Order: sequence, then C-alpha cells, then structure tokens
Amino acid sequence: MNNSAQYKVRVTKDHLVFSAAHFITFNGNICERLHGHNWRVAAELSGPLDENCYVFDFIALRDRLQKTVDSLDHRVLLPMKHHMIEVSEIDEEVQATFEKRRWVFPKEDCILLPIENTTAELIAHWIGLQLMPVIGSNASSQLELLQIEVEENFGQWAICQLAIPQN
Ligand SMILES: Nc1nc2c(c(=O)[nH]1)N=C([C@H](O)[C@H](O)COP(=O)(O)OP(=O)(O)OP(=O)(O)O)CN2
Repeated sequence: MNNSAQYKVRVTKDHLVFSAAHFITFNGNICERLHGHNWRVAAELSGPLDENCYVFDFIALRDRLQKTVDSLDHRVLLPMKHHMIEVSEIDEEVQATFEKRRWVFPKEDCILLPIENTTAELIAHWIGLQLMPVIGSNASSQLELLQIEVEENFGQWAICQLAIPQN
C-alpha cells in the first residue's frame, strides 16, 4: 500500500437534521427576532487506518452524531455565555432577556448551550465536543482531526475543525 495516502470518513444523512429556534446578536447590539431553521449536520474524521482498515467506524460516528442532533431537535437554542443575553431558569420556565426584550419558554422546550452566541459556527463547535468522548474512547486511536459542518440555511455552511488530542 502507498504510505503517503491520507484517509477521511464523512457522515451525512437525511435524518442528521434538527429543527430549532434561535436568535443571535451581531454587529454589537443588533439582536435578531426569534426564528427557526432546519439545520443539517455532517461530520468528518481524518487519520490513519486502524486494524479494520477504518479511519473510524461510520456506524459509531453516525449514531453519536444522531444522538446529539436529536438533543437539539424541536428546541429553542439559548446561549449561556452571551455578554448581553441573560438566560435564567425560573421554576419550569426559562427566561431570556436582551435590553428591554424578554422571552419566556417552557424549560423542556429549551436547550441551554455553554456558548457565547448561537451562531452556526459555535453550534458546530459544541456538536464536535459532544462527539469527542466516542472518538477518544479507543486508547490506541491516532485520529487527527474532527470536522463538523452545520448548514443553517440552504447552501450556508459553518465548519469547525477540532484537533483530536493524542493519547
Ligand atoms: N457566519 C455566519 N453568518 C450568519 C449566521 C451565522 O450563524 N454564521 N447567522 C445569521 C442569522 O442567524 C440569520 O438568521 C441566518 O438566517 P437566514 O435565514 O439565512 O437569513 P436571512 O435573513 O437571509 O433569511 P432568508 O429567509 O434567507 O431571507 C446570519 N449570518
């Protein structure tokens, strides 16, 4: 075999999609209205071949990604680290405030994300972090790079690449 070959696996499926509401801020203090998207997700792993001649098992990657996607489906995505959007849990509700605006949601309809803003880039990063435990579970793994892609609207992809720590 040619030792200079480089390998990747990539997973994307019709069901690797979540429908969720969000609002972001941009350009300082411009805050969007609450709105929704059907966010499509893909994951790619790069690294050498293992004893199965796999970079990584498609099925394990697909199933962990599906679990993460499902946790976001039919939810309101709220940022916990935003410097202007305050998010708090009050009994069975979640309240978000920005300047004079206030949104209140049932707690079960929300997912509170430890990110600064619910941009496609930071959602891709968060999804990547959720995949790390399954990717890092094999002590002999020499996987190099995880790439997560999130499509917020048709043809508008954000991509996050995460280096995989070597064991
Ligand atoms: N690099 C990024 N750019 C933008 C992001 C982002 O996450 N990363 N997000 C937004 C907004 O969330 C915006 O709502 C994107 O939605 P979209 O529907 O594409 O925006 P439009 O107002 O153009 O809606 P149409 O329905 O297509 O008219 C913006 N940029």
